[in-house]
Amino acid sequence: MKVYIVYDSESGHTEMLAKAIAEGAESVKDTQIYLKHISESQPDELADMDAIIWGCPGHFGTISANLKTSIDNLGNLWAEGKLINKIGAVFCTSATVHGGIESTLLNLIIPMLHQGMIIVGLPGNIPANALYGSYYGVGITCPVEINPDSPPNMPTESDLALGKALGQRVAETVQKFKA
Ligand SMILES: Cc1cc2nc3c(=O)[nH]c(=O)nc-3n(C[C@H](O)[C@H](O)[C@H](O)COP(=O)(O)O)c2cc1C
Repeated sequence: MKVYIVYDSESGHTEMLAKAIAEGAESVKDTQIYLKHISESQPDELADMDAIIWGCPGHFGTISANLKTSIDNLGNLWAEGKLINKIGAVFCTSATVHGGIESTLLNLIIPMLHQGMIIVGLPGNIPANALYGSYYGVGITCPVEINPDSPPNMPTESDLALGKALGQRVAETVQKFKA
């Protein structure tokens, strides 16, 4: 099973979450992970995958431009139906709780649906998600540091647990889908 995780990240928050998702997916037997920063990703690589996971920082409440540009380069794959029935999931980070996490996740899901993909989110019965309610994927808030000399606020262990849960769920879904 091949799981392709592609992410945009300017200062490492989304990248850290991407790595946790990769770890979760990798915990499922026979899963190969392709973890790529958007600058290393080629559209044609997607056609060969079983699952595709997109992640980015929320920029003004929506998909960051780098990832959106790459999504907009998938017209040929759409025309040929190459991504139909692939499992899809999404994640993002933002600096604020109400600054567009849900809109960013939902905006990431829309092009997946156009491609005919099957979306996997996170249900509330996953312990890490019981209070969090990250049903659309994983969206993590890393607040801006009040003191510029403070160490950066990166995703916490419980944030990363949500990422691992999403990665694992995607890989397990592929496993069931292919059985
Ligand atoms: C151009 C720009 C727009 C942003 N817009 C938002 C926003 O609308 N809401 C928010 O909460 N954070 C916003 N942020 C903050 C980032 O989403 C946040 O710092 C994110 O965790 C950065 O992830 P990265 O380190 O992977 O790039 C914005 C940052 C930039 C650079």
